[in-house]
Amino acid sequence: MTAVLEVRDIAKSFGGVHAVQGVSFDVHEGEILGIIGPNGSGKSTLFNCILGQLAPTRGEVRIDGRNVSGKRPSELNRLGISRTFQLLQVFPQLTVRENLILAGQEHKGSRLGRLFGARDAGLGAAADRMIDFFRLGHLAHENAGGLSYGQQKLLDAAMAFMAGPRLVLLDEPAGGVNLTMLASLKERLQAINRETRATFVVIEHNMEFVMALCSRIIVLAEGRIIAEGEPAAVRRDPKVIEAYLGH
Ligand SMILES: Nc1ncnc2c1ncn2[C@@H]1O[C@H](COP(=O)(O)OP(=O)(O)OP(=O)(O)O)[C@@H](O)[C@H]1O
Repeated sequence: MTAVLEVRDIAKSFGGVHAVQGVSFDVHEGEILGIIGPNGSGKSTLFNCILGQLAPTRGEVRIDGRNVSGKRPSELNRLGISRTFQLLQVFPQLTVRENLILAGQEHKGSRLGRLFGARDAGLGAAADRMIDFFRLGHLAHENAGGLSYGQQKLLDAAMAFMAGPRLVLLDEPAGGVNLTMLASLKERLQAINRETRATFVVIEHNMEFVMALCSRIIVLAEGRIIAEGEPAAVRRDPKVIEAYLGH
């Protein structure tokens, strides 16, 4: 199996705080990998190192076998890497469809196009496909700010897929989403994963959601991997239970 993403011995310290202390793993094509761990275990720092938002203290990140360490987020975008953020990135005063088009332009790196370009910048068809896929049709022309929080999270996820990414990093997609929307979010993410064979890495606090969504889980504690495997095995692992209870 091809490794789409290879993380090799990534470490990141902030002064005396060793947030990530030598983490290595591979993610294979089409896989949905979950990264969990107690608060402060280094998940966000690791994500930001992978995504070029933070420079790691040491280590290497490879995409499709190519070393991308030190590349900026915009360059990673062009290599087919997309992300969602913990906090919503939707523009409340724009419609659902406009938000999707904007996200597509962002991924293409055309900020000028974003300001001066044609209204749909050739991305209307792609936006409509995403609207259908994420079942947002009845909301397509509503302002995003008028949507429920769960619907906005669905839109946020849909925006990450506008450029047909090969690798998507999702930062707490389920955060603050109610139970009904959670089921639909999980189902849609699994469907788009099957359909596009895109590879996902997900950071998530909601244990039920991450266990149901992912095929494999990595558990971080104090900046190190303490367990890795199928969700059911990870859930039973005494080291994992202790890391959460001891926190
Ligand atoms: N910019 C920074 N400067 C100093 N310390 C930082 C910085 N970012 C993170 N840290 C520290 O690094 C450690 C790991 O933080 P990180 O946010 O990566 O953990 P996390 O697992 O994502 O936590 P959470 O689940 O609460 O989001 C923590 O001790 C945190 O205080």
